Amino acid sequence: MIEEAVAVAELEVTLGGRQVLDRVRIRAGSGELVFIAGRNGSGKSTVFRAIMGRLLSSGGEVAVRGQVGYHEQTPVYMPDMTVVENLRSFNKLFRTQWSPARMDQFIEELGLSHAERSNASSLSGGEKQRLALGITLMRDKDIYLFDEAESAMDPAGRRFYFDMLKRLSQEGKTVLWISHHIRDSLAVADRGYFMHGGKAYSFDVSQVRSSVQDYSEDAFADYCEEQVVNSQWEC
Ligand SMILES: Nc1ncnc2c1ncn2[C@@H]1O[C@H](COP(=O)(O)OP(=O)(O)OP(=O)(O)O)[C@@H](O)[C@H]1O
Repeated sequence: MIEEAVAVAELEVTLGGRQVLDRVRIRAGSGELVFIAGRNGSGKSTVFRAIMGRLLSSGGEVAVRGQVGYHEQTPVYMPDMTVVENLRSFNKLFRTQWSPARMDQFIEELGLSHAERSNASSLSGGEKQRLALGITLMRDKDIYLFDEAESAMDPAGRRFYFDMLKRLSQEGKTVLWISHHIRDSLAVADRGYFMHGGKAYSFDVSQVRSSVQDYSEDAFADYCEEQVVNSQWEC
């Protein structure tokens, strides 16, 4: 039996003949903010797909208490509808039951008021991510998995996104996210994992915050790999 938490996973995944996840242990408690870092191809998205039961070849165990909202790397929205039509349609579909006034306020919070009558397919990359984020947030879930939801957003969009993660946690939601924005992620995370060599190494965020000098992605990955090689972190 794996230990109890809101979300716990012990994952074994082989894809295309390669073991992508090798007894990866991920744990997230109630209201916790958990950051998953790692270089391209290290298996971060695979962790989320395995948790969601999307991989036929995956083994191991997943124990989740509560409903999970999975925000995939590719933004999800209706391309032929405007921003407002998208949000109204999902409001109906999810039975969110927001009033028109609440919806207007939400569109403003998302930074999409200027584009609310634009077709979703014509939005910029960052705007599409804001819309997709809005759609995910309309569903009330206990646990959220965000896969690079803010990768194309500008600094204002990222501020909104990371503030929103904190708000979700204050509401008691458990949040796990994958991001290549190291500084922003370390600023809000309670706990971190670094994916390397098919394993997830758990790290103490406050200790990392006080040791890391250079928050560029490469320098951070170099720092993490040094900790792994020197057996400073557990997996
Ligand atoms: N269906 C598949 N068949 C074969 N290999 C796969 C499949 N899906 C993923 N992989 C491989 O698994 C590895 C991990 O992929 P994953 O998408 O989890 O990486 P990631 O850490 O999320 O990377 P990124 O930062 O680029 O998003 C990659 O080498 C990828 O090529």
